[in-house]
Amino acid sequence: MISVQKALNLILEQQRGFGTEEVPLLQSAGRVLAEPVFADRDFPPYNRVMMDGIAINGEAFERGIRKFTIENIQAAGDPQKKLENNGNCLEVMTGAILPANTDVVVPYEQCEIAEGIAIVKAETVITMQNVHLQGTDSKRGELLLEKWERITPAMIGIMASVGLSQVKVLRLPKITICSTGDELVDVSEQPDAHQVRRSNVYMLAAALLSEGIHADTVHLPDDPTRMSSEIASLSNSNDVVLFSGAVSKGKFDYLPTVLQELGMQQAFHTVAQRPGKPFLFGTIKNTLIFGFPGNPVSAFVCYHQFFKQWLHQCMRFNTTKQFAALATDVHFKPALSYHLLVTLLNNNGKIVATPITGSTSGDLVTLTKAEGIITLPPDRDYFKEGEVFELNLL
Ligand SMILES: Nc1nc2c(c(=O)[nH]1)N[C@H]1C(S)=C(S)[C@@H](COP(=O)(O)OP(=O)(O)OC[C@H]3O[C@@H](n4cnc5c(N)ncnc54)[C@H](O)[C@@H]3O)O[C@H]1N2
Ligand code: MOO
Repeated sequence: MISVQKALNLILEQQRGFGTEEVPLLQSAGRVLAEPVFADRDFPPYNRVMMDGIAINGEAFERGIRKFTIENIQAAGDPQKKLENNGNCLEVMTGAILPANTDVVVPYEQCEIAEGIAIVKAETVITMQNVHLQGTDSKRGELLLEKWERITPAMIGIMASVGLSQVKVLRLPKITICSTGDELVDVSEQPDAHQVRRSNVYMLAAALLSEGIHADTVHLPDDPTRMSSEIASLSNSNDVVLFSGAVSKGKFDYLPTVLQELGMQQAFHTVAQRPGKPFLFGTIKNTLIFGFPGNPVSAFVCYHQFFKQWLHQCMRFNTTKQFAALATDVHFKPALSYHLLVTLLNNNGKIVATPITGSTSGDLVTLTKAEGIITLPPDRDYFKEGEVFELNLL
């Protein structure tokens, strides 16, 4: 049995890259950008009118002209027009290109307009007022987005502006989730008295979906021959295979033996933790094998405390560590790391974690309340209210 930290280190040592792929712009949200993005033109690409109003030539204003005959309208989307007579003006709309031979935009609120004439009431004007100058946001060729960033909606906006309809992103690992056990039936089936529905695969598949991964799922019966042939083929066609169940000491917990026979390099089997003690991890060739214990809370905790950290490391995520203070004293006697499911409160900017107690690792309902996981170290029995620990936000 090894410590949580040692187990995590052994998993993180198995850093992998899965290459890159191109996806349509919108599908890149939440993925990791694998190419730098440059401005394909100046931003804004032209001197952009910023207020609805009139555009004049500032010199005319300096000469004392306040009454301007309206020559034309420059709407957003119109090709650039030109002010023909310096003493006249053009009406201009926000977003339009600034007309040639004009350099001042006076908003409608500072004009009186009647019968094709605009009278400017402003006492002073400044050259290029209310104009967003070409290239002031960024110049053509400038680096706008660095690679290896996780793509946010704001980044999607930038990529749309530079015309990236296909985006190069890090490829996600190909994953299959396997349930094991003859007591399990599918969600759509009516279980007999001695059966349960195979909820873990759906829980894990949903967790992977929130990472953008569409995992396959299969069910393996408690039959070592069938398990062996299925797993041999799954380990050839996946980057990761996640198992739930069949890793403890039962007569029908065949998974560890089958994996050994298939040549798995076992990194560990059993971790000094609760829940999730029978957790197993290894590799078959280049494929990672995570054997989560079958109890729903154990599978959930092992996913979040180990697998997710590994995935985020492979995806180069730079996550800021979070911490929380215990809301109550906690007593835990066994010499095991204790993964505590908690609810969270924000107390004047400080995160306070209340343990969810009185449940077993088979209690799925508990999980719906959990907002975070705190791992208490194995070398102490008592943890005081107010003590601060690292928090894994769910
Ligand atoms: N003699 C020992 N017995 C057990 C030990 C031990 O150290 N010595 N460890 C206990 C702990 S801790 C856990 S956790 C479980 C883990 O057992 P397995 O990983 O072998 O899991 P199973 O026995 O197959 O299933 C346990 C439990 O979970 C249910 N299950 C399994 N898969 C699913 C699924 N996909 N969806 C919903 N529920 C699932 C299964 O029906 C069982 O009730 O072992 C203890 N025993
Ligand atoms: O520790 Mo086991 O993981 O269910 O309770």
